[in-house]
Amino acid sequence: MIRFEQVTKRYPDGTTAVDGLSFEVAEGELVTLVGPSGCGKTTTMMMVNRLVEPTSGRVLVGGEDVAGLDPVRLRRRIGYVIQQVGLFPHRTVLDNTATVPALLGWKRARARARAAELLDLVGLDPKTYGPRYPRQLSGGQRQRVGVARALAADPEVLLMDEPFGAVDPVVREQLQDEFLRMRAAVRKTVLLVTHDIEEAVRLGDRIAVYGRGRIEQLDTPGAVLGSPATSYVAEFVGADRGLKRLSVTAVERGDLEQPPVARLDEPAGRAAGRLRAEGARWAVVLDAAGDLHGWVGLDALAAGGSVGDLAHRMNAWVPVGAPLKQAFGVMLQHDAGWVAVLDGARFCGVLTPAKLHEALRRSVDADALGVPRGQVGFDSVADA
Ligand SMILES: Nc1ncnc2c1ncn2[C@@H]1O[C@H](COP(=O)(O)OP(=O)(O)OP(=O)(O)O)[C@@H](O)[C@H]1O
Repeated sequence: MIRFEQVTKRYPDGTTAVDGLSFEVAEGELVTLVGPSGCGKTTTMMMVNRLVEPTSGRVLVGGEDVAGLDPVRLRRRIGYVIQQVGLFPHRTVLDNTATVPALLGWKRARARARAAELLDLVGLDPKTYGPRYPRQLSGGQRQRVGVARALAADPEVLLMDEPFGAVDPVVREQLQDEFLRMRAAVRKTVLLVTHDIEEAVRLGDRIAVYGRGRIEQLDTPGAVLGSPATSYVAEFVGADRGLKRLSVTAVERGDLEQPPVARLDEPAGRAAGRLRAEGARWAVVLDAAGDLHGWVGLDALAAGGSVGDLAHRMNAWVPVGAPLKQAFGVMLQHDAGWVAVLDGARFCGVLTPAKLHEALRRSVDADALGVPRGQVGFDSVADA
């Protein structure tokens, strides 16, 4: 969808901002460009909508070389979100959002209806916020309007340059969450620049780690964190990359242990016999419907009666597919040696610290083999 072929940009003063860059962003894919200040991320992005022209090489959008396209028309096909949102101060939020549809010649009513729909999508009630002026919004709300405006004409491609950079960390995380939700609904091809590795990992299907003017590694977040290609990348992603991996590795059924299971209405003696036979010290307790209730220890079962009289409630659980980080958090919160993993209300097994570690290892091994995270067809870097 977006393709860079041997692209170099040398500014007139001799600075080589981008040096022989080749990579591709597949349709519907989000690639984050991350790296230190001045390494050429913004220059890369601006060559897509022709705010900067390459010195050599080609940039293609939807298979067309942008050099042959009218820049103004091209920009109307491409949503562009920048940090200093750049809203028109004397236009209402609704009119700001309707800017590109209006430029494209949409009828006013249609453009405004579309703008209202987009404001709603980014979490701003169009009735409340539509009539306001940009100065009457918070920083986070202004950024949302920036995103709504970029999406209003339903562009094929979205370019985002530090789109959540100007707000405090809490709002930033909220905006990222909203953006991820929105993206699930409106799948666009996105190139997003950030200098924040956490943001890159959180949002990107793949992340491109920039060194000076070149991509040092382009891969899934898990692979970049798990198997940095160079010492530069390892240093850039940080010594805590193992921890960061917890957020991009999901709990899978194969990671789970299957402890003995007892039913709430089962006689304690029978459950105790089963535990002894399996050499286990405790069992997970399920109710009649097979939903998680809690756990019971072998020693407690000696008191007799039913399992239900002796079981402890346990709320430490996560859904299948949750990030390992969430599972680890729940384990710590409940001070538990395991966390139950559920599919809907159904019990699937438990994740223990040892299994968690194994799961983390598994994803390193998978990444080392080049197994992708499985979203889009990853045509990897053709970087010479
Ligand atoms: N118009 C220009 N003329 C000369 N040099 C420029 C120009 N624009 C950018 N540069 C230089 O090109 C290099 C890459 O700049 P660019 O803005 O692409 O980096 P970046 O990675 O986006 O940085 P940041 O994270 O700070 O925005 C820098 O050394 C910068 O100083």
